[in-house]
Amino acid sequence: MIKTFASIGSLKARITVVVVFLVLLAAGLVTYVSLHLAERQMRSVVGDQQFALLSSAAAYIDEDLVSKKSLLAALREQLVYADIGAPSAIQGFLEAHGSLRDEFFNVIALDKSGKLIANLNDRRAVGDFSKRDYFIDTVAAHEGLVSHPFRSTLSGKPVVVVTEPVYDAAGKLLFVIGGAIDLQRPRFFGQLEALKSGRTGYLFMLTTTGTIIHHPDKQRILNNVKDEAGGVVPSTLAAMNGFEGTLDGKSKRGIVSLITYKRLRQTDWIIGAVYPVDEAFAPLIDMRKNAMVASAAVAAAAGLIGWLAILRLLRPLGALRKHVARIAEGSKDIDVFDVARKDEFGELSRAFFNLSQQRRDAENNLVKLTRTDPLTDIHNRRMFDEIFAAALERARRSRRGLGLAYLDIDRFKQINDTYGHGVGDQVLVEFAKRLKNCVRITDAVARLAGDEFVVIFEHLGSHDEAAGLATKMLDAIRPDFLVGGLVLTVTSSVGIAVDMGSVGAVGDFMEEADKALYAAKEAGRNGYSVRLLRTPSAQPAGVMSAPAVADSHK
Ligand SMILES: Nc1nc2c(ncn2[C@@H]2O[C@H](COP(=O)(O)OP(=O)(O)OP(=O)(O)O)[C@@H](O)[C@H]2O)c(=O)[nH]1
Repeated sequence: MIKTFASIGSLKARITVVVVFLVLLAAGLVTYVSLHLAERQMRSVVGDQQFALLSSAAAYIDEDLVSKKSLLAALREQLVYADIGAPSAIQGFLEAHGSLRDEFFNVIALDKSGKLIANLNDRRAVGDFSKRDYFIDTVAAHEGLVSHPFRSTLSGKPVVVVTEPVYDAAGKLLFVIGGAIDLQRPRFFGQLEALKSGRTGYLFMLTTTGTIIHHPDKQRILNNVKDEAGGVVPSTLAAMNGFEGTLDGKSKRGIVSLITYKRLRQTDWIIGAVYPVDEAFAPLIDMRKNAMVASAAVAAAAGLIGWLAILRLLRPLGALRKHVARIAEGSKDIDVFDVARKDEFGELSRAFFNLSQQRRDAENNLVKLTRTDPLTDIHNRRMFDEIFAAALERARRSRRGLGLAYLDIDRFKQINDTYGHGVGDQVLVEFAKRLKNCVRITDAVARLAGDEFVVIFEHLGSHDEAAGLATKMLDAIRPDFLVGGLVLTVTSSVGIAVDMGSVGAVGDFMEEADKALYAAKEAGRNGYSVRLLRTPSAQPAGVMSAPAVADSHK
């Protein structure tokens, strides 16, 4: 199945197709134009050559007719000189000059009334030729002529007759001598046949009125082209109207040919040459075939070279594609883009780099958004869940103590109600900040909701450390809060759940920390309470540590 251009998937293949097409087009165009010019030039050269040939053929026939006329004139001189006038004497004279047959098919003599008085070929023949045009014209013109072609009544052959009138000293017509030329006799046109061009080219002759005098198809001799089936071909019509030279045309048999015409000087005859175009331009046709093969070869070579060049030129594109794929699958960083390149691939790499960076920033922002509390910029509940699960796992493996502090600002609602929600927000921000600053960088601080915060303490050496941590946090909160131009005293209650055996679940921790916080609140707020999930000596979860509520900072 032939692929459409758009369905060719690869850019390389498309560019190669374009290159092949363009080279083919260019080679085809150059070939066409040069061959067209060559053909025009060749046409004019061949035309000139044909015309020159015909001119020499015409000159040959003219010369031949002149020599025939001269021969008859010489005959006349001899007849007059010898004073031969009696028919039998003329017959004898003709028969004595048998070499006349070299020039004429037959020689006759007609008396002044047109009656046959001598006949070289047949002395017994009789006939009246007074109505023959050539006799009437010769008598009228008082000089010899070349007749129109006609069929001889004596021989039945197509002939033309060359005449010569014979006068006595007083200028009285004695008789007319006529030399007949057999139009089918090869000798007269034999020389012409040698001049034909190409294998099937040929020469022909006709009168200006259209009577065929010579043609390779002997059947057509004496036919008038106007009467033939199909009528006169346009080029012949032009020649009959006076054209001399070469024309493109079709022969009677429909063969496209170069047809050249030339008029004779001695008669109103036209000599023509037909040169079939196929034969005239055979070298050019061969050249055209060779040029087509050469064009195809050049296009194929250009396609191959183009393909290799494209492969090389587009190599950075392949690298770029691989980089994008690897970055997408996460095995490479966006630094692999070659942003220093100066070409279009460099531009593309820079564009990809910027795009990837934007995407990475957007992803980071999204991740941050999903994991960070937007108000205080510390971890949110979701992040806390992840961090705490991981911390629990680590504690389990290392069998180190783990603590979860649950903090709730005391009477925060009052702050909101008294100073407004905006001030409340600022208190939350300041609270988170202080909390974060007072614990280790490895201790995770998160806001669960409202005024509830948690802190995860890893690697606790003993449950006693919990009280110290709670005190540290309460100490950090104690100084006045300077928010919205106000000086506020903010306190917090802290509940801490500690597991030194590290076997508690997330829910256990939350529950115990919540209970501890509740206890701290119950004890009057601004204090802390610690609950152990499990003591080092495997104390059961939920057992209250001592002191159950510590408000040592009060
Ligand atoms: N400004 C502000 N207030 C919030 C936010 N989220 C929750 N709150 C308010 O925080 C208050 C929390 O009050 P509670 O913890 O229930 O009670 P409390 O007033 O702190 O009293 P105790 O906890 O018993 O000491 C509620 O009034 C909430 O509307 C917040 O993002 N910003």
